[in-house]
Amino acid sequence: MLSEWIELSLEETWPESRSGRVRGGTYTPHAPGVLELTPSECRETARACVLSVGIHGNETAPIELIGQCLARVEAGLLPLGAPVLILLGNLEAIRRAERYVDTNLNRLFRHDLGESGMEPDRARLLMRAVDDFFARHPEHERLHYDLHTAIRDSRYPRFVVDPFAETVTRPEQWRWLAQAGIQAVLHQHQHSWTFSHYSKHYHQAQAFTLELGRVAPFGHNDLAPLAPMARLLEALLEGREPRGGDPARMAFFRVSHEIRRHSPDFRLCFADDTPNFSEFPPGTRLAEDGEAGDVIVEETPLSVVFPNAKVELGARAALLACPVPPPE
Ligand SMILES: O=C(O)CCC(=O)N[C@@H](CCC(=O)O)C(=O)O
Ligand SMILES: [Zn+2]
Repeated sequence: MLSEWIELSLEETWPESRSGRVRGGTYTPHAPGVLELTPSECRETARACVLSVGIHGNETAPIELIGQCLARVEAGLLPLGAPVLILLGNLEAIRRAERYVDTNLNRLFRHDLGESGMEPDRARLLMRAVDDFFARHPEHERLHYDLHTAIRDSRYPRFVVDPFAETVTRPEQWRWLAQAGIQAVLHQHQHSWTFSHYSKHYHQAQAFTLELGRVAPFGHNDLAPLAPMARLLEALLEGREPRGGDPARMAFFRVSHEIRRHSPDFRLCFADDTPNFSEFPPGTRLAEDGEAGDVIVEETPLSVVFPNAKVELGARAALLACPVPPPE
């Protein structure tokens, strides 16, 4: 039954009250796409883990990865040893295989959210699920991995965005991520109101947005390069201390500024298939934005991440980043 949770949540046929037993604990569905795994006994090394997928509906590899983990839990191959909250983000967008329906869910995770509509309502439900989960498990360090895939190719196919917040990232996170096959880290320079930012900013969690390759439809993902990431998720579910690797294997960048789209005439001046982290030298015109003017690289070369000219007016159309040394 547990291994069918994703499918049944999308069909909205999962019986809400249906909880059950698995090796080492129980599972409880709290709402459509909200599932809590509770161990009978927590290991000392357990974190309270939030694992979210499908915040963008067309990013299917992370959903398949979590599906594999749940199948292993159900088969008794992963004895539960930590409290884990599993979240399916934008259910309607997943059904439609689209990034979002009305607006980008991953910009709505803020306490003062005033908007109404499907995505704002879903953001409120997900925020409440995270608040309640962390409140139920105050004795554990908090962790949130929000799993995505990127629209385009990347010089580093697997990378994380480290949200801007006061909480300091613990050194073991870099070791775990390196061992899990992450190739680059992008430190954010300002509040971004994404889901991982929510848990870091409001709950002092260790939290990241993980980009795990490129967007593809269900059944067309190559999960082989994600095997080391699967091992990290399995360790977290079992409450074991994950294995660590060498953070020096990863490239580190910091966002220096972002390009926002102001006018309907906005266009990016480089090819659509330019990979993430492509570097542009000083003097390069990166964007034209009607009356708002052009964006030109100044003295330092800049690497472009998440360029997307088709975002809503006022939204982020690209991040511009510089390399930085690895954390001490
Ligand atoms: O490939 C793209 O252009 C977008 C991929 C994506 O959805 N990225 C996340 C990053 C969130 C963050 O900045 O932490 C997003 O744009 O929401
Ligand atoms: Zn995404």
